[in-house]
Amino acid sequence: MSDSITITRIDITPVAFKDPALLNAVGVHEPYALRAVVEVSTDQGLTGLGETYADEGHLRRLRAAADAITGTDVHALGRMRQAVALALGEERGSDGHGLTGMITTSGTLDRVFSPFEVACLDIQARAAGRPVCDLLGGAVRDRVPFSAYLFYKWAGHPGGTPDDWGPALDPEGIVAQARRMVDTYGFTAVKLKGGVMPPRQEVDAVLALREAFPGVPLRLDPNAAWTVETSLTVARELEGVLEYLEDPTPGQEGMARVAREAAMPLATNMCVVGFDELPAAVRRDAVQVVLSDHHYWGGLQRSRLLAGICDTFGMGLSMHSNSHLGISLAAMTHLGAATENLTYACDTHWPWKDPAEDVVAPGALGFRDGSVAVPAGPGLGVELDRDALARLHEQYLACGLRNRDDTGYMRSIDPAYEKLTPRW
Ligand SMILES: O=C([O-])C(=O)C[C@H](O)[C@@H](O)C(=O)[O-]
Ligand SMILES: [Mg+2]
Repeated sequence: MSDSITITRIDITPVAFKDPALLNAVGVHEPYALRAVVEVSTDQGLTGLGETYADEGHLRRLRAAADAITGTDVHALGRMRQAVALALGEERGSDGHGLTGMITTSGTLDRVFSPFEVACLDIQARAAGRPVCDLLGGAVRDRVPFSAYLFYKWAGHPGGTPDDWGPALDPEGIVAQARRMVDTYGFTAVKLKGGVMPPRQEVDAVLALREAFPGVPLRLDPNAAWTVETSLTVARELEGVLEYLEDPTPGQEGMARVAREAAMPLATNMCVVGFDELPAAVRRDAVQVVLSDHHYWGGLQRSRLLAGICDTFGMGLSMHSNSHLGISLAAMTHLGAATENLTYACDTHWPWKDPAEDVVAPGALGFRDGSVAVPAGPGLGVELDRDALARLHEQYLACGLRNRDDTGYMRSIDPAYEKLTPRW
């Protein structure tokens, strides 16, 4: 029987990193993306890392959870989750990323618990001298494929210097962006974030991608910006072109209506974002692919549970992302490696990050042929770069942003902007 490994201290550090002016259905990304780095220290000298959202309410809940689990053995994840639930009570809270669905009490618990679970698995795996994926059943693949994640975007933030990606506001711009992503990272699947331009223009952009990248799986995600009727029109126009259509319309009822007639599978990270939403989705056949995301499905182990449920009910499984740093990429890669039915290339915002800005030492994570090799070291396989953490924390303090607010930022630029779901 091995000794216990007791949590003695938890540090939660909010950081900010530069983010281009990426457009989506609710506005535009602000000049900085916010994340929180969770570092769990133990009496054995082992430390573990987690990464999560950094909106103010979430930070407050993270700190309450950290207090509740300090003193616990890192192996006692079930008890830890109970302690976090008790500390949060009935509190509900959005993570502020703005595009996922209903926020329930259990959803809040899953979002808050996740980075601690990841950090504790990092410690458990380090203690065992094994990679985290070995605690999740073991790798079934050595490399995890990711997809290019294209955005309509402005040349730069208003009043700022243009970034080196240039603008992407029409099919030519989108194809050029895809070309750079594919050439740089070797991606073998391509997703376009839609819900920004009128649907006809987004269909044209996808058709231009199809012509430029024959045979490459394509996805379009308008984040519920369309009515059922518009969704069906787009689905007809893109029949045989998309591998899946992601969240065309709001709500499970609307998705089910689209799913009955659309030729391609429908995917979601909006109308099924927690376990309590799965039974109705299955009954209605509202979605054929669920995008997992360990940041809000309660960590890596509960994401494996989601994978099992998808498998049982014949649903596909893909992976969602938000703007993220290297700790998250490492965790996503371990999960992707250990999840047999994660057969779609995972989303990642990685290419949108300045490569010089990360909290992990460079080297452990690299893209080749659109995929990331499972980090070899024990645990997550990434090490915290303390200087970089301090720099990005300073940037957080200086940037003034405390919550993600794509709509508010858009309104500061275009006061007439309205958030409409659906818009078309
Ligand atoms: O698949 C999705 O819905 C996302 O990736 C949500 C994100 O918030 C994305 O829209 C973004 O970063 O603007
Ligand atoms: Mg989505």
